[in-house]
Amino acid sequence: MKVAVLGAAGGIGQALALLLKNNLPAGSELSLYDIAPVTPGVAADLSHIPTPVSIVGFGGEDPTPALEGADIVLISAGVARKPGMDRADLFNVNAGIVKNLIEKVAAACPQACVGIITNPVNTTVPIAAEVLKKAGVYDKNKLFGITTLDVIRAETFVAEAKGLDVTQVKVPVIGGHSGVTILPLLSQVEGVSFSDEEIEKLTYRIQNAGTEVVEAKAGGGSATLSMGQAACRFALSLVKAMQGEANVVECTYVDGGSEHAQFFAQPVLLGKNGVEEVLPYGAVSAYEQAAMDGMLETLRGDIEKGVEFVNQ
Ligand SMILES: NC(=O)C1=CN([C@@H]2O[C@H](COP(=O)(O)OP(=O)(O)OC[C@H]3O[C@@H](n4cnc5c(N)ncnc54)[C@H](O)[C@@H]3O)[C@@H](O)[C@H]2O)C=CC1
Ligand SMILES: O=C([O-])CC(=O)C(=O)O
Repeated sequence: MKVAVLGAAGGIGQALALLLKNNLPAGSELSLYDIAPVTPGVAADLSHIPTPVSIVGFGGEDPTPALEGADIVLISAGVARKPGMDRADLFNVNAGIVKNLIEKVAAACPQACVGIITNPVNTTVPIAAEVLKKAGVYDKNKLFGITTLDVIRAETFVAEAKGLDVTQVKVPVIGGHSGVTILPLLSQVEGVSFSDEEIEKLTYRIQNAGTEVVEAKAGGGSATLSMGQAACRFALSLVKAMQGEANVVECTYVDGGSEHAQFFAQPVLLGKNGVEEVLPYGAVSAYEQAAMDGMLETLRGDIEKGVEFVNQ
């Protein structure tokens, strides 16, 4: 299994590369690419860790050598937020970066599963889909927006608030990946009940947790370490499923035939070829239904912006 990380010299990329070097199955190949010339050095550094995962790194303008033969491509290339910005403010720079990188993916490894981390995810994933369509290689089962950070935050915050064992807490998070489009389904957390006030507070915190980190880093970027962990969790789930393990489910933002929007995050059964089945997200509370109704216009607008960017 070959996994390529694009944006590998960045805050997320380096954390993710470290985690993958230590956790991919024996015999895996890890391939790092970033426009920054330090990237072969990041790979050299990681190559001294004694794990049965080989690693190479490429810098410069062309990701093609990193992409050849890749089964999974994870993209965190782009700029991150500073205080006062929202994720949509990253569109002007990151839309073009994702478009260019996906054009290279389409040429070098059109069969690969692609996981997009670069913000605004609600829009960069539709951009990737349109580029792949134009190249005639789009497979909706192989394109994912990585929303796992919302899930691990929800698990952490719920466990903290209710005194639960964090390793046992499961919280589906559906919709998209920004502000109101992030919808944690707290009504589905097993073995616990919440007051209305707790639901409001937790939902707000999960939706704004990215901003919490951006403000705490005070101009030094956004979440990198927790995102590295989240992307590693998603990537390892995908690797397991692609290698034949059954019942691997993650919430992820996919082109999955949702009644709500062309792209929608919800639980997905992963398999040998990416999405095996988009699973129903189940019953929602009146609070969650109202939040869903209130977010769909934003989500659909974010998606439309991506489609228009490629087809303008
Ligand atoms: N999906 C999610 O839940 C999350 C997404 N993000 C997003 O991930 C992205 C990366 O964040 P960080 O790693 O913190 O940023 P960073 O600035 O630390 O790293 C970005 C890397 O991308 C590289 N890069 C820029 N243009 C490139 C190109 N054309 N080709 C290859 N590499 C290129 C830079 O050289 C840099 O090393 C941001 O857009 C951020 O908003 C961040 C946190 C969570
Ligand atoms: O908030 C940001 O800009 C980065 C991000 O997506 C997150 O931390 O969820």
